[in-house]
Amino acid sequence: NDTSMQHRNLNHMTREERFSEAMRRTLYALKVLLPREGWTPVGPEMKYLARAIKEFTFIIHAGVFIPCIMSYGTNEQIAKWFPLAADFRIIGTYAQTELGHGSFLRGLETIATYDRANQEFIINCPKITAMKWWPGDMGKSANHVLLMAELVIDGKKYGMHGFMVQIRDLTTHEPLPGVTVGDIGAKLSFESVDNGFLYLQNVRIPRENLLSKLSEVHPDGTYIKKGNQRLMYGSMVRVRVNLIAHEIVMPLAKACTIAVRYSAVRRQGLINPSKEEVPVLDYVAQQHKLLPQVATVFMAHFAAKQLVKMHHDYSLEVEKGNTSQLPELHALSAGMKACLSEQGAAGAEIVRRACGGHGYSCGSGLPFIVNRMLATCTYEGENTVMQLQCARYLIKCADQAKKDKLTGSVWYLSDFSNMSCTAQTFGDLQEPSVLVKLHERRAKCAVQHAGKKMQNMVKNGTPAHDAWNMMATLLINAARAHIMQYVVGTSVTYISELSCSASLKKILTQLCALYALHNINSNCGDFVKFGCLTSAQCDLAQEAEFNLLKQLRPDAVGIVDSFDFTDDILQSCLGAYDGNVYERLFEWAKQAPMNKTEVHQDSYQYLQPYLHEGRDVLEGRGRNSKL
Ligand SMILES: CCCCCCCCCC/C=C\CCCCC/C=C/C(=O)SCCNC(=O)CCNC(=O)[C@H](O)C(C)(C)COP(=O)(O)OP(=O)(O)OC[C@H]1O[C@@H](n2cnc3c(N)ncnc32)[C@H](O)[C@@H]1OP(=O)(O)O
Ligand SMILES: Cc1cc2nc3c(=O)[nH]c(=O)nc-3n(C[C@H](O)[C@H](O)[C@H](O)COP(=O)(O)OP(=O)(O)OC[C@H]3O[C@@H](n4cnc5c(N)ncnc54)[C@H](O)[C@@H]3O)c2cc1C
Repeated sequence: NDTSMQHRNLNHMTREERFSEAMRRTLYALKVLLPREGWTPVGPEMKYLARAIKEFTFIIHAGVFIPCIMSYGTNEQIAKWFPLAADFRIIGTYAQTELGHGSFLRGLETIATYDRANQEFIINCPKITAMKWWPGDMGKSANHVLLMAELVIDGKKYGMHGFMVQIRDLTTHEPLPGVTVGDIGAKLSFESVDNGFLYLQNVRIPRENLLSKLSEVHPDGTYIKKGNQRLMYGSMVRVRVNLIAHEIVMPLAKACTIAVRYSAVRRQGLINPSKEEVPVLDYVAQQHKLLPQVATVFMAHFAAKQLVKMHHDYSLEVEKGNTSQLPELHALSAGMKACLSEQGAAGAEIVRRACGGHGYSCGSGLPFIVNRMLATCTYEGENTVMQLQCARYLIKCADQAKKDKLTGSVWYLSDFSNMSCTAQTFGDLQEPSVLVKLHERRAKCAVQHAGKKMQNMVKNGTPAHDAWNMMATLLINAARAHIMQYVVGTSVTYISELSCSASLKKILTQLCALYALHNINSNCGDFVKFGCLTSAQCDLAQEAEFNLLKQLRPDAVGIVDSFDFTDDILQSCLGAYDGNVYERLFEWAKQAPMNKTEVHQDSYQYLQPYLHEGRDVLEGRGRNSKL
């Protein structure tokens, strides 16, 4: 109810207005509304803030820069920089991606050369492709960057390391000497975020600014490794784990709230010619578009909770020096981020499109969500690259499964029990245990299929790297199958262990079955090809899905209401709680800047001569028509 927090209509603001309004609101929220003692920008409060603010600033500062200080800094460095960053007395970003490289980190070109005489690092972007490009909050907000650069000592390269680099004056906010920095311009979304470019030329930083938890450089230039260097990639794992809930589950939940509420209000056409127009939500085709996406919200939420727990447990182990869980966590987080962002972004577009013309209006609030979700398929690890990382781990595990009993998320690769499906009715296929087994079998077969294909190619003389490249599509499919079995399996377990009312558990079980069946029906080729289902059972799977749509239809609005988004955060004429769609759309349109005058003078000057000629002809004074 704090008017300082309420959103003005973002669509009727310029990009620069949105940039400064997001900063005002974010700082207001952090500085005024949150208890100052003890909170951190990566604490539990964030998920509540994220429900209250439509456009944040400082997501990278809070979601990446600060976690990196914790992950890569020594205790002294954390003690120095964390308090400043947590209180926004320094604003940072994570500067890794360059104009020429984003996915292939070993190709990054920014160099940090150690100057022994002065005990400093000299930072340089040797050519234009080395310029840092994309980091959020970097263009105009950040005064520090956590710069990922190639460490060079006496001409020898030591790989990518993290350096704290100040880029703007803390008094004037002007760029420091050797720093060229700015905004990269208009993007598909994130209008309020100043993704930036950063060109560094002979910028000197103290030796102490190398984040030295994992490695350090002594004053004489001696390089010391301290622990598993793979942890240098640890911040990306953490962000991939965190972003699922924040950037995939929550936006999809908002989109589903808007689309389901609108579909319950929008009447269009007849089902029974003798009856009145129906709410479009009564069309099974509409239910088939919307309800599986509602189910995805829940299943992705449950699976993300499990992944967050796994990351938390892993972090505790790393503190004890045990990094054995890292390979599985990397594979799972990379695969989950890629597959759920793919599903989520596609799902948001499906539900947007299900709202017809008004879904194409920014007044629906849906284009804002769809465009932002598209970014999740690219940032924090481009999806294809992440799926291949996941597949790399699966292929290794499949080989290991031939001799060892596997555990963890890949246990099913060493399950050689009979996994044939005996379902005779569509009810059998709504059973959670049957759905889990089907997904495990499909995933196991997909991984083995890709591995076998590559082995045969290598046996026939194809170099392993070429076999990998040629089978990439099968490997990506295997990664998707693995993640789907993980999401279905963890969701079934989570729901079964949930202490809640029987009626709620029934709905959640139905949603889980809908998610699994929608996935089966969308990929039935795999399920038949790998012998998981017969053609007749595929028909039953479709029947099972349609039956669940019918069962869930009466609760559809109640289910999305349970996401509990306020009208202010939805900013949607279609999804407002009162359902007054048409009055809201009309009011919203009238507020458009285009309508601040009845005649748009700038354009009228071009139209005027033609209009006056038309007037004269129609009033009998004008010359004959030119036609
Ligand atoms: C105040 C307001 C508050 C607002 C609210 C805050 C909310 C916060 C919550 C939301 C959080 C964030 C919001 C979204 C923000 C995101 C913004 C975007 C940021 C970015 O995009 S940062 C840049 C991201 N870039 C990447 O991800 C690059 C991807 N590329 C790579 O990771 C690597 O290049 C690679 C893995 C593709 C290849 O690396 P390479 O060294 O060549 O490795 P390989 O040869 O493939 O493999 C070598 C072995 O290393 C293993 N490996 C690889 N990566 C990892 C890893 N990350 N962890 C562990 N192990 C890894 C790999 O498996 C190989 O192992 P093996 O040899 O097989 O044993
Ligand atoms: C909104 C947004 C915010 C961002 N924020 C940040 C940030 O804060 N900090 C930061 O450092 N970066 C940030 N990034 C950059 C982001 O991390 C990179 O864009 C991302 O890692 C992809 O790298 P790239 O752009 O170089 O694409 P590329 O890697 O060049 O990918 C281009 C194409 O090549 C394909 N490809 C690449 N490698 C392979 C491979 N090995 N096998 C098969 N196909 C391959 C990809 O699948 C893709 O189709 C942001 C990007 C966006 C869009």
